[in-house]
Amino acid sequence: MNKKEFTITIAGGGSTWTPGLLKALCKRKGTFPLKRVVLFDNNPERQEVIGEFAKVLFKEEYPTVDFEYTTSPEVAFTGTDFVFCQIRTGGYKMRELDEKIPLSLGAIGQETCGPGGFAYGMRSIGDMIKLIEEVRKYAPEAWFLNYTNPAAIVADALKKAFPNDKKILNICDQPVNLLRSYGRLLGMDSSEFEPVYFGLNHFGWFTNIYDKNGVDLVPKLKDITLNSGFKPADAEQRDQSWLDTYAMVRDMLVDFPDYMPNTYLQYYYYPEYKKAKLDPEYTRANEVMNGREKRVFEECREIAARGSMGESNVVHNDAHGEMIVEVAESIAFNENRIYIVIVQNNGLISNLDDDVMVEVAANLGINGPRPFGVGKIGTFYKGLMEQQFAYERLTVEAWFEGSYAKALQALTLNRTIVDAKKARKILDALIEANKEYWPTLR
Ligand SMILES: NC(=O)c1ccc[n+]([C@@H]2O[C@H](COP(=O)([O-])OP(=O)(O)OC[C@H]3O[C@@H](n4cnc5c(N)ncnc54)[C@H](O)[C@@H]3O)[C@@H](O)[C@H]2O)c1
Ligand SMILES: O=P(O)(O)OC[C@H]1O[C@H](O[C@H]2[C@H](O)[C@@H](O)[C@@H](O)O[C@@H]2CO)[C@H](O)[C@@H](O)[C@@H]1O
Ligand SMILES: [Mn+2]
Repeated sequence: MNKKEFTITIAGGGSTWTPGLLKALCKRKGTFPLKRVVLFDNNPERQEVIGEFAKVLFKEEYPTVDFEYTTSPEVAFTGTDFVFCQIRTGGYKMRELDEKIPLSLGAIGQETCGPGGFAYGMRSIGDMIKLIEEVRKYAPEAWFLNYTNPAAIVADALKKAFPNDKKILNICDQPVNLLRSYGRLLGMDSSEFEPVYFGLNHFGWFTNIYDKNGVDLVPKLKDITLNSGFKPADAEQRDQSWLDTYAMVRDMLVDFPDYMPNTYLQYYYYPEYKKAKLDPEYTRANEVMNGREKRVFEECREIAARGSMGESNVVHNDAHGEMIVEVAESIAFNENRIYIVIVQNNGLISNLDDDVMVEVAANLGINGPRPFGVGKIGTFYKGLMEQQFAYERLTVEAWFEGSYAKALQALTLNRTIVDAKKARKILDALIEANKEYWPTLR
């Protein structure tokens, strides 16, 4: 029997990640057959460049796909089976401010952590809610796979706005990327690993990673990391700032040797040290605008003008695109593969509140995630997670209630700030910079 053919819509079609994602869709045509692919974006110029590239890609690699790009929600979402969501409200220009404003006031400047993540979250929530309302108007049954950041805050806000929607799944690629990195260090295929993981998004730990014979690989990974350091699976393609980030895994293991940490924990364990290492005049946003964004758009323009793919270096498969497509495939065909996803706790971590949005491993099938329980976690991890989740929840409440008081509480609780006077200064500066995007805080 022929497999069903699916329709995919990519919201944020003009994203720098879209070419890699489209390439992954082409690569998996044998296992995940597609009828139609649509790009949707609210920036027509940006999307046109990627859309014209996609026409060439599909003509060469997947000619049976009916492809189009649009700014119309009706065209984008009617009849779709999966929405892959990767929007960035405010673009890289606002990411740059998220990173630079806190740094100028003595705190970490980062896309998803600390005050930068707070500012980005306060911009993302409104657009995400509007987008899902549009999706549900035209595609009530579609799966909505979200990886728009900051995923922790977005996930909590979406749970509040759409409490009964069982087809919204929030997911991050960093755990998969770490698993691939472990695979490279061990000389093994990471797709065979069975991970045990707990935490919040960009704030978690691998406690065990079993191979197919049930052997836990974490002790060996710790040894290798402590003796020889740590680097990403795709180290050759990484900018220096990411290599520095991965190298910090060794420092984290020296101080807290229980588990393999998510790279983002470096900002919370070492806020002073990391702040001193970041250049307030040239942050990751500058590196991306001058690097990935430039390369992707230049190459897409060249391919569209030439009308053929040729030798394409930039538009390659990466962990990110492949993971999203494999996740959709696992849902579509009820394959129940294991992914690390963001879900409501509901007892998974037994000594944490039920309504915390945690990140844990789950089987992923046609009815969504069936997450694995983790049991009781240690006091250090519980303390860190509760403080961080309180910050995330207060951020969401600040947005819904337009509350300055809650915003100030959120930033004061964040480990990258701590001091309430510093939190107030940063908040006031971020309010000024985000006038166009945030609700009014009173
Ligand atoms: N969770 C993860 O693991 C993960 C990994 C990679 C990227 N991301 C996220 O994916 C998103 C895209 O990242 P990027 O670096 O490619 O950014 P980008 O700015 O290149 O792409 C975002 C696109 O979204 C569009 N957009 C913005 N608001 C929109 C709206 N309301 N409706 C429709 N389109 C809209 C923009 O015009 C832009 O083309 C970001 O949120 C990023 O944080 C998440
Ligand atoms: O600074 P950026 O824009 O390069 O990346 C920010 C994102 O970083 C993580 O994603 C990694 C991903 O894990 C890896 O597989 C590969 O595709 O690169 C990405 C970026 O380096 C993170 O998980 C995302 O949430 C961030 O948006
Ligand atoms: Mn992520």
